[in-house]
Amino acid sequence: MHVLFKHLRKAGNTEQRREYSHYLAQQMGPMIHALMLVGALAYLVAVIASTLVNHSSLPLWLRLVPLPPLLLVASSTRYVRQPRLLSSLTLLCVVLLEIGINLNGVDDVHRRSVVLPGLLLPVASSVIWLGRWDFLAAMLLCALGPLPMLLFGGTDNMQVLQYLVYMAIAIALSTVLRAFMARTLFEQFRLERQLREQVNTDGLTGLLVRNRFLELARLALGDIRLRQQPACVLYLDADHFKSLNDNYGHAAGDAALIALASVIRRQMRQGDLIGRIGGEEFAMLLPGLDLQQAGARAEQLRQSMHEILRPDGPLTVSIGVAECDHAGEVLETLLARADQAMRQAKRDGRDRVVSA
Ligand SMILES: Nc1nc2c(ncn2[C@@H]2O[C@H](COP(=O)(O)OP(=O)(O)OP(=O)(O)O)[C@@H](O)[C@H]2O)c(=O)[nH]1
Repeated sequence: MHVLFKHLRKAGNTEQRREYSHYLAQQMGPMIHALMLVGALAYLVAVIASTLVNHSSLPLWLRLVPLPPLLLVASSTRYVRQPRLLSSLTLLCVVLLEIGINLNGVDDVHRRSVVLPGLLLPVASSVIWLGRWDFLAAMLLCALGPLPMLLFGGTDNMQVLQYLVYMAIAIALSTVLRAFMARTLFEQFRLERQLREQVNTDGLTGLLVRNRFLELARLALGDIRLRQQPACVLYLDADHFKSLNDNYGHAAGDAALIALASVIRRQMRQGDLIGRIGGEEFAMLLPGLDLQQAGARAEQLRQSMHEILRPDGPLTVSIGVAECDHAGEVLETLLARADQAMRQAKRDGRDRVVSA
């Protein structure tokens, strides 16, 4: 059994757990909505059916009281994808259903059928609970919910005992169902995340691939513009890379690219974006830096590259720097200006930084 729960420990750091609970809310949201609606409709049908065969001391309108809030809450789950709110609404549905079970079962204790909806609830809802605590709270509600009806409805101890035994079985069953569902969903989440990372990350250098870099840089640039912050783009190209490949083989070229990426990564701050946008071409978005500050960072980067030793000497790079013009300049033109500056650095003799 502990294998079923192992995934919960594997859910990793807080960031990953948050991502996972949002993923669960997205995946389970439609099912929660459908189940809650079915629960509300089932309640209506059960009340009508029991009215036809039973004479309850409680008036019909009173037994129908939980229905409007139940329908309202069940309907609202269609639009909610925030994990905590979704869990709270789902728990509220269970509370309303338990109130309904008590209102309808109060006169029916001698026909054990009253116990049935109470037993159905934990099993039917077992797979929809997003977190461990939601599940525990729901099971507790399901177990304790019908007790007022049983304790104050004139049932004998034998019936209460029977109820407790069946409820324990129902909760054990739902625990297993939920564990299987949670394990399957966690595995799916892990695989999808891995796939997304593979698609977005360059296999050789571990940096962002071109399309992902452009996508994130566009978003970041919009944010930077809103905050009226400065920002610069660096366009970096390794020098004489073809001769490295031609003279020493592609493996030597690959090793140089890996080392180059690791130097860039070492010098980046949180919030900087780095992408491999061509074979030996890299782009960086540096939020918060003006042209002079970004030029200094580029110069530092250029010098650090000399630490990497190619078979024919130190690795050198040419870097172009361009500052974001806040008059609505799009990423493409900003990158094009940095690229032009980089080409100028090549023309000026390579191994240098040129600002646009
Ligand atoms: N080993 C290796 N080489 C790559 C990779 N991607 C691109 N290249 C090589 O990088 C080289 C780029 O050559 P060029 O564009 O002519 O530029 P260069 O020789 O660096 O000359 P300059 O940029 O003018 O200094 C080509 O030989 C590509 O095959 C890669 O992933 N691995």
